[in-house]
Amino acid sequence: MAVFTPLSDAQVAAFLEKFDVGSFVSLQGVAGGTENSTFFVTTDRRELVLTLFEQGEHEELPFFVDLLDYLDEHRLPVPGTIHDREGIALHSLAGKPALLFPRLPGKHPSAPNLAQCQALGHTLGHLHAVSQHFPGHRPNPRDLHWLRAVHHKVLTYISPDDQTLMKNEVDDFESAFSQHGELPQGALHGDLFRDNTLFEGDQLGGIIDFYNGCTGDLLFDLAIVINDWASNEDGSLNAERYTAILGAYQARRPLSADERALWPTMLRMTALRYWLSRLLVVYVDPPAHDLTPHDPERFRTILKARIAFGALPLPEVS
Ligand SMILES: Nc1ncnc2c1ncn2[C@@H]1O[C@H](COP(=O)(O)OP(=O)(O)O)[C@@H](O)[C@H]1O
Ligand SMILES: N[C@@H](CCOP(=O)(O)O)C(=O)O
Repeated sequence: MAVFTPLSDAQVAAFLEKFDVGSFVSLQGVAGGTENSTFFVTTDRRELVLTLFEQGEHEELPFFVDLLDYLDEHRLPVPGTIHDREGIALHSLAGKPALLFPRLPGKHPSAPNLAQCQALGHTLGHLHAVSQHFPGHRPNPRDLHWLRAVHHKVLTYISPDDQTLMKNEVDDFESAFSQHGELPQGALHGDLFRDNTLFEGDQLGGIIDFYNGCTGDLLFDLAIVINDWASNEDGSLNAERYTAILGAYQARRPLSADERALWPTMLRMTALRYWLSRLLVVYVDPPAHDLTPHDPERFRTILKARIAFGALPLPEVS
C-alpha cells in the first residue's frame, strides 16, 4: 500500500473546491508507490491524481512543480500540476504538502517491446533537448560526490570482495571523469525506471514521479534508463532494447564526444548508485513503513556485468 495518510471523501471534496476541476465523485488510494500517499480522484469532469508528500525536502517541491510545468508546456507527456483558481499549485492537506495532477493513461511495462523502447528513447531525447534550457537548479543528489561521501556507510554490511569492488569503482569513476570537461547539462528525471512510465499499447502515455528530478549530467539519466530497461536477467545488456532506445534518443539529441567516451563509466556509476541506495535502505536507514525494499543484488549483478562486458557500441546517428 502507499497511503500513509488516509483522507476522507469530505476532506477531498472540500479541497477540490479551490480548483476548477468539477465536483467530487470518488476517491481511491493507490497501492503502488513507496514514498508518498497517492490517490486517484474522480470528479464529474475528469480523472485526477492527488499526492501528499510524506517525506523529503518540502522546500524543494517548488522545483518539481516548475520542472513539471515547464516540460508540460513543452508538450512532454508529464503530469503538469493543476493550479487553483488563484494560480497556486502547492497546497496543504491533512498537514502535508499536496499537489493535484491530471491522471495520465496507461500501464507500467514490465517487459517493454522494441516499439515501447523506441518511444521512450525518443521522448527522453526530446525531454533532454528541451530541459537544457530549463532555468531551475537542483544539484543531482545522487552524483559522484554522493557516492564518494556515503559508500563507506554500507561497507560493513557487504563481503570483503564487494567492499574492494565498491571502493575501486568509486576511485575509477573519479579518475575517468577528471579526464573530461563538463558534460552536457540540463534537468533530469533522475529515476526513469519502467514503473515510472505509463504506456497504452506502444504509445507512451506518461512519465511520472519526478521527485528525484534535478539538474546535472544528462548522460546520468540515459544510463539509468539503459540499466533498467535494457538489462537481461543476468545483468548483461539486451542488444535489441539498447539499440532501440539509444537510436531513438540520439535522433533527438546526439551524444557529444565526451559523453561517448564516458558512456561505459556512466553505466557502471548509475548501477553503483542504485546498488548503494538500495543497500542504504536495507541496512542503514530503513523506512518506517513495511513495504518490501528493492533488491540491492539486482544492481550488483548489473554492475558486475558492465565491468565484465563494458557497454555495447553506441548506434550510429543517422
Ligand atoms: N499522473 C498520474 N497518472 C496516472 N497514474 C499515476 C500518476 N501519478 C501517480 N500515478 C500512479 O500512482 C503510483 C504511485 O505514484 P508515484 O509518484 O510513483 O509514488 P511514489 O513517489 O510514492 O513512488 C504510480 O505507480 C502510478 O500507478
Ligand atoms: N527507483 C529507485 C528508488 C528511488 O531512489 P532513491 O535514491 O530516491 O532511493 C530504486 O529502484 O531503487
